[in-house]
Amino acid sequence: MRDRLFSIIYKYNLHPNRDLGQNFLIVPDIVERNIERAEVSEKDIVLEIGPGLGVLTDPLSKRAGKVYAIEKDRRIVEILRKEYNWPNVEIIGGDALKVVWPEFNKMVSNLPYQISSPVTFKLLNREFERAVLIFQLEFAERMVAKPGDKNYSRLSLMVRAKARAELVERIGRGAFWPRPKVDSAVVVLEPKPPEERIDLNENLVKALFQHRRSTVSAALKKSAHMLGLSKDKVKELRQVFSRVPHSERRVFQLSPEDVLEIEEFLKKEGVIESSPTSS
Ligand SMILES: C[S@@+](CC[C@H](N)C(=O)[O-])C[C@H]1O[C@@H](n2cnc3c(N)ncnc32)[C@H](O)[C@@H]1O
Repeated sequence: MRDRLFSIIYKYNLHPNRDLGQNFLIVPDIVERNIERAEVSEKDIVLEIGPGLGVLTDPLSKRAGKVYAIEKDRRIVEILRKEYNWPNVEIIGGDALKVVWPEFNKMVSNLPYQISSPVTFKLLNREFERAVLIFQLEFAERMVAKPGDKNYSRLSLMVRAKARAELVERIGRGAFWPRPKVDSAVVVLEPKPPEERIDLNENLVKALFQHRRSTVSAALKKSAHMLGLSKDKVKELRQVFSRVPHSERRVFQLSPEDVLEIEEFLKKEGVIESSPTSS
């Protein structure tokens, strides 16, 4: 795998593009472990975002029924098409945040870290069975943080509302070429059963977590403009914000169920309307 990677790099005189997060995995064991974790079999349709030079795509193609690989770098798309002859891989050239994702049931990727957040939110709004993803370590830690943890954030809450996330392995910088400036980690994501998933009002979650260390009532007062409320309206609603469920708790202590209670109260009081979900 390593030899193949470097022979392609020399052949095409490739200079990894840092802006596209091009840090290629060079440890075959990590690739194998992630494919095992995803329990990939020929029944699976796997989505990979950012195949790079194919270090993950190649073994995936040998196990999965079908692999869709979305790659933004046109030069890399060309190289992949020339160098590999995978019968069951469809390479989709384009930005993973813009192209329409195909149907898939598993996702396995070493993601470009600059799009980790939108990719995660997009994934959480899809039906899938299991995702095994490599993220920047701090991002992975935030994904799995529990209510009350010091790094519990909007991301932690939104992940917890829809899925079970587990950080299963930390990866040092030496596992990639070129060596990145940050450590990484593998996260396994499994959607919760539909009856346990919670759809939260995105604007409310954003408004609350704008002031994650404040109490709920203080955060609501400070971020009321994000809910489309004028200053006068906020003054009028002071009493309502004080009566809100969990009003004296800190925002970073709230579970998705707590936020849902707050949302339902605010709806009942006519402060917010529908429940826009994330894109
Ligand atoms: C961290 S590298 C991973 C490459 C390969 N999977 C590996 O592990 O060696 C990320 C890859 O994502 C591609 N990429 C960056 N931004 C992207 C985007 N918005 N959509 C699709 N691919 C993207 C990069 O060109 C690069 O090939």
